[in-house]
This record gives sequence, structure tokens and C-alpha cells, in this order.
Amino acid sequence: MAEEVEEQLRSVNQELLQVEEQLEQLLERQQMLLEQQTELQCLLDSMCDSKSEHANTIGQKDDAADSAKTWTGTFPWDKEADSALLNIFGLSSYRTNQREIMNALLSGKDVVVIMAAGGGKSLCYQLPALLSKGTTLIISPLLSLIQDQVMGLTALGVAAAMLTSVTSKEEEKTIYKSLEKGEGELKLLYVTPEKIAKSKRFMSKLEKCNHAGRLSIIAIDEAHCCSQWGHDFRPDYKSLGILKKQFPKVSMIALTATATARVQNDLREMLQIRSCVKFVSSVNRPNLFYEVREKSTNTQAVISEIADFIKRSYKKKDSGIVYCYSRKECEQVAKELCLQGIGAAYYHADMEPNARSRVHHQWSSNKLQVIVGTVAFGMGINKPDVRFVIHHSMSKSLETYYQESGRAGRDGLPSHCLLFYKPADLPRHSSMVFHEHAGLANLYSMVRFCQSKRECRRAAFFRHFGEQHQDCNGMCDNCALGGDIAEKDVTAHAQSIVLLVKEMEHCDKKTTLLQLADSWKSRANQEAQGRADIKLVKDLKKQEVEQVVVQLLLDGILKEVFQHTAYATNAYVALGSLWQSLIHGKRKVNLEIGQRSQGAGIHVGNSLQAILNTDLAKELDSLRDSLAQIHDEVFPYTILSSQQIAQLCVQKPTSLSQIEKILGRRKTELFGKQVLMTICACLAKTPDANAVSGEWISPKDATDRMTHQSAKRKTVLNGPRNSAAAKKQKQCSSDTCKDTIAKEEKSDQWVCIEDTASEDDDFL
Ligand SMILES: Nc1ncnc2c1ncn2[C@@H]1O[C@H](COP(=O)(O)OP(=O)(O)OP(=O)(O)O)[C@@H](O)[C@H]1O
Ligand SMILES: [Mg+2]
Repeated sequence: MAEEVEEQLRSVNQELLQVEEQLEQLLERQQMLLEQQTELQCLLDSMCDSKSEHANTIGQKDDAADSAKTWTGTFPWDKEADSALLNIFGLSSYRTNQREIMNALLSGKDVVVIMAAGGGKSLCYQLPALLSKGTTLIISPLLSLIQDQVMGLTALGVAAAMLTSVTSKEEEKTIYKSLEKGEGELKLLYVTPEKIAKSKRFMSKLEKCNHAGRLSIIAIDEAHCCSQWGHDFRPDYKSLGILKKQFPKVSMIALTATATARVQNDLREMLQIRSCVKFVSSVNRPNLFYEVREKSTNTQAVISEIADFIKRSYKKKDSGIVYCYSRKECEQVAKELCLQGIGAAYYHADMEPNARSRVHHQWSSNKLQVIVGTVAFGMGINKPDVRFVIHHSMSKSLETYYQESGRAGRDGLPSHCLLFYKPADLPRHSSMVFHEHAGLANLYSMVRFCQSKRECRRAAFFRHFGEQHQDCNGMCDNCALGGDIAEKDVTAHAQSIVLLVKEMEHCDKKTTLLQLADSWKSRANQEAQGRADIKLVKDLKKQEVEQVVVQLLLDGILKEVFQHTAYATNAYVALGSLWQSLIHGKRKVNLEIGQRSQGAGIHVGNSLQAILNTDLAKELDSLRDSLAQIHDEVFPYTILSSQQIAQLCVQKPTSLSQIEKILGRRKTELFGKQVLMTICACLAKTPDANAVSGEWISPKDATDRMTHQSAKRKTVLNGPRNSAAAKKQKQCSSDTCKDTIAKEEKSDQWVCIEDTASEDDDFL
């Protein structure tokens, strides 16, 4: 009898083994198909986008007619638009797609705009708003973002207002009167999505406004918040579909910097604008230098490295952001930076709203160099001249990282995005996001980006957003700094680690990522017992073991499981669905290891930045600071942008009419005289106020020098192509400078190595 049962058990066990094997094969096949699916989707998206280059029409209705029509031709509002661009916004030309988007919108189309962070999306609805009769309604997710925009527009003399929690009853009354009866001028009205979702009163006023033909455009900013697949889903954005239903004849524009194909589809569905014109610009931000550094396990050492980086690379007036994982970390980092002589303050959701906006305001007016913030300091940042964004910890997704790091260099000037990564940061993040929609998958994309020491950082963004690859021009650590990076086969190490997890699971023992790395490393101490894998254990450093464990998690060989305690959620490591394929030798695991010369002290710049270092530029910079002090509620960059300062330095206008050609009418009326006086006074003191010094060399040579002389402080600047032109530039007069700049804008990046040690010494 017992024998019979034993026989049955053997047969069941055998069958189970077969089923497990089949399951394993199916899971492998599923994994492969999922990867193929992503690749094909990306390929399809990029094919669709390149087919119609900058713009294409989607949806069923007007496809043929719209795609045939280009939005670049002449339109009845051309003259008025050009005049408003210069005289109200003080901008001399349109950026890519801005004019086309405006033309489509003013032609009555619904429009979806995907444009890189800092690409100039706001102008795409602000300018049409001024050219249209009535009021444009803008839905924007954050109070700080709304406040910034309204403040900026008011400074330009545009009738803009907001209806938010901080709007006074008096103001609210005026706005409602304007909507209902058309009293007073109201060109742009900003609200948060909650207003649409929750205020019946507001919706009824809006209906009256529309009925009277005074609702001109509806703009949905940061439209990725509509989608659950986006990195910043806001439930209230879901209710915005009602707008198209209620106001079908009003043109709608939805704008975002970050939208994968899935998010784009989602937001079109959600906003009920299936038939719309879509404009997609590249996600590439050529002026940003991306760098990931290994993060020390010593908290103090990381903060010192950040402080050192800031002090060595930047002047006190150069603004930056440091992103931290937690509120506590923000406070600690801000405090330490202050102790190390950097003007820093923290910003997080636990603060009083007034304290938060005070910090934001001080930073925007250059009275504070660094904001140390959590994700709460995110979408609302409008400051164009942020020179560096440092991540003390990685972001929770690649999209979030793109958005946060994208706060740097919105003025187009070279800026640095530096991220500190250590594998041990993974479980902290995963225990926070595992319950979110696609939370872990998004986090793992971010981790892949951080773990990579060879792939171009930009390539990761292009792949993620389904865009074709573009040249990085040495603007990321992996492309520019190279170093001694090798791929090491760690399959045997990985197998040993996985078997350890199996052993632990067998004994019902839970292990975290760090405990696992420790336990595996501690096997070296068991030498006396003559374990076979001692050599393997000694072969890897602890942080490398952690990297292998993370790699195994990313590959599905191990997986994270979560358990709640009364105080926290803990992330443990367990066997993943593909562990057997590793053990049976069907999979390999490679680790990129080695040292890289760090980017410390490398300051990426271009010709524009060289101009901004001249005496005249510095005088104009001080002027905008003092004007901002006088004109309360206006930031220096609203008075004169970096580009405008550069243009003034190059053209050196000596009359108000010449200044008006650069600043436009409104700014010239307000600040023209002071600008003129500053230029004249500076020219009288130093006639050659544009002289730029430095040695111009090719990017490759610059990279070589950076690698081989990393001890020396350097500045990297874009410059002219050949050395004869370079010499000329060195002693250029204002006219040759002007020519050179025009040529440079079309040339590839060349670089100028300039030793600025004395400037830094002063600063330190
Ligand atoms: N045509 C232009 N010429 C020069 N500067 C411009 C132009 N259009 C916009 N800008 C400037 O670019 C900066 C970024 O603009 P904006 O805030 O609209 O970017 P955005 O695309 O909305 O970015 P984000 O995704 O970060 O919100 C601003 O300082 C703005 O003044
Ligand atoms: Mg914006």
C-alpha cells in the first residue's frame, strides 16, 4: 500500500517538475514578447512621427485635409503675432513649432503639443490668447506654477488672473463679473483642475462666458497628469473631459513635456480630442550635461561632494536645485550646505505654504543659490537660468527624472544634471511605489539608467519616449568621460547569490537587498569550512554585489516582495520567475565595472555663456537685480532674460530705438533708459567689453584633456570650428564677435578650455 502511494507521489512530483519547466519556458517567452512589444511600439511611434516631421494630424475626421495643410504658411494674424511676440513678450523669434502651433490653434483646431521641458510651451497658448477676442482658460496643476505665470504676465502688462485657494473674495468677484458680463479685460484666466471638477458656480460662469462668445481657447498645461500611465497622474484631470463636451466649438490645446505613446493616447481620450493636430518636438535637451555618480554610503561624504561640486563649478549667483528623497533628508542637506558656505534652503510639503512660497521667491530672485527640495518642488518651477540640478537620490521613474532634471537650463544655456546613485536606494523607493500603477516597472527603468556606465544617457531617454536616436555630442558622462569600464561576466556569482536566496526561503528566512549582499559577502569568513564559492565572494566588492542583486531584480531572476509593519513597508528579496533559467545556465549576467574620471569641475558652456561673462553682461545683470528690487513682484529674469543680455552685449545699442528692436516696446518703455545708460557707462570704461579669452580646441581633445588632467579646473565652451577662427575670436572686436556667434550657432560643438582657477579661488 505504502509503495503504491510512494509511486503515485513520484509520478506527481515528476509531473510537477514538467509543469514547472513549461511554466518557465512560457514565462521566458512572455518576457521576450513584452520586450518585442515595447520595441515595436517605439519603432511604430518614431515612424509615424518622422513621416510628418514636425506636425501631424491624428484622429479620423480631417486627416487628409489637415496633413496636407502646413501650418508654416502665411496667416491673417502674422503681423499682429510678430508684433506681440517682440513688443509684449520681448522675444525676437519663434522657437521650433511655436508659430505652427499658434497657427493651428487660431485656425480653430484642437492641438496636442509634446515639447521638451523648457521648450516654450507657455507661449503657444499665451500668444494666441492675446490675439483672440475674450478670455483663454488655462488649467494648470499647481498653485506655484499658476502664481509664477500670472506674475510674469502681469509684469509684461498682460491682463492675467487666477482663481485659486489664495484668490481674495474681491478678486474672485471681479473675475466672475468679467466672465459673466465681459466687464474689464481678462485675457488669461488660470485655474487648477479642482475648480472644473468641483465648482459648479465657476462652470456656470464659464458657460455664460462661452454663450456670449467670449471663451476663446482652453489650454490644459502639464496634460500628462490626465493619464494613469503618466508619472504624475492627478485624479481631478480625469474630469476635464467635460470641457470639450460643454464647449465643443472652443479650441483646446493640451501641452506636456513628457508623454509616451500610451500617455498621448490616454490624454486624447480623456480630453475628448481624438481628432486633433499633434505637434511633437524632440525630447532632447542638447544643452544639458547628464552625469550619474556612485553615491558613497557615508551621508556626510555625499553632501560634501555636492557642496564641493557647487563651489568648484559655479559662482554664487548661479542657481541650482538639489532633489532629495525625504523631507528629513532635505532639511539635513540644506543645513549642511549652509554650513559649507552655500546659500541653501529646504522646500517640502510639510512646510507652511507661506514659508514655502517665501523660499521659492527668494530663490527666484537670486537671493538664495540652492533650493533643496522633495518632489513637491517639481512642476511649478519657471526659473529659466537654473544652472545645475543635483539628485541626491534617484527619481521614481525616468519620466520624473527627465522632468526634474529638465528644470535646468530652460534658457538654453549649458547646465549640469548630476545624479547620485547607490543600489541601496532602490528598496527605499520600491516600498513607496510598488502599489502605484506600473510603479515598479517605472522605477526599474530609472534604475537601469543609473546602473549603466556605458550607454549614452540620452539614448535611454530617446528609447523611453520612442524617439529616434540623436547625437549626444559628448554631453553625458558615458559619452564624454569614458574611462576604464569593462563588462564582467558575473553569472557564477549571480548563481551563488540566487542559491543563497533559495536556501533562505527554504528556512523561511526573509532577506532585504542589503542583508542579502552582507550574507553573501560574509561567506568569505566561512573559508575554514572550505566553501566552493569563496573565490567568487572575494572577487566582488560589497557595492558590486548589491549591483548584481539589483541586476537580478531588473532581469526578473529575483523579485521584490513587500511586507507592512505598523510603521513602514519593508522590501524583501525573493526568487523571481526566471531563477531556474539562471541556475540551469540558460542566462548570463554581466556587470559593468570599473572607474571613470569624474566630471567634477567640468563646466559645460557655450559662446553665449562666454558673452555673459563679459563686464557689460555683469553690469546688466546687476541692473536687472536692482530693477527687480524696485519693481516689487518681478523677478530679474522677467526684466531681462539671459538671451536679451547677450544680445545687448553683442549689438551694444546706443539708442532707445535700437534697444526696442531687442527688448520690444513694453520693456523698452519700462527699462530702456537704464539699460542705455548702463551700456554707455560700461563702454566708456572698457571699450572692448566683449573680449572672450580662452584656447579653442576640438571636443575630442577637450574630452582627452578632461580625462587626463582631471585635477585641473576647466571650463568647456562651445566655440568656432577652426583654430584660425579661434585665434581671431580671442581678440575679437564687437563686429567679428557678432559674425562669429552667428556662425557658431550653425557649427558643431567645439570647445574652449579656459583656466578659471583665480575666479574660483576668490569664491572659495
Ligand atoms: N521664442 C522664444 N525665444 C526665446 N525664449 C523663449 C521663447 N519661447 C519661450 N522662451 C523662454 O523659454 C523658457 C521656457 O519657457 P516655458 O516656461 O514656456 O517652457 P515649457 O515648455 O512650458 O517648459 P516646462 O515643461 O518646464 O513647463 C522661458 O524662459 C521663456 O521665456
Ligand atoms: Mg510649462
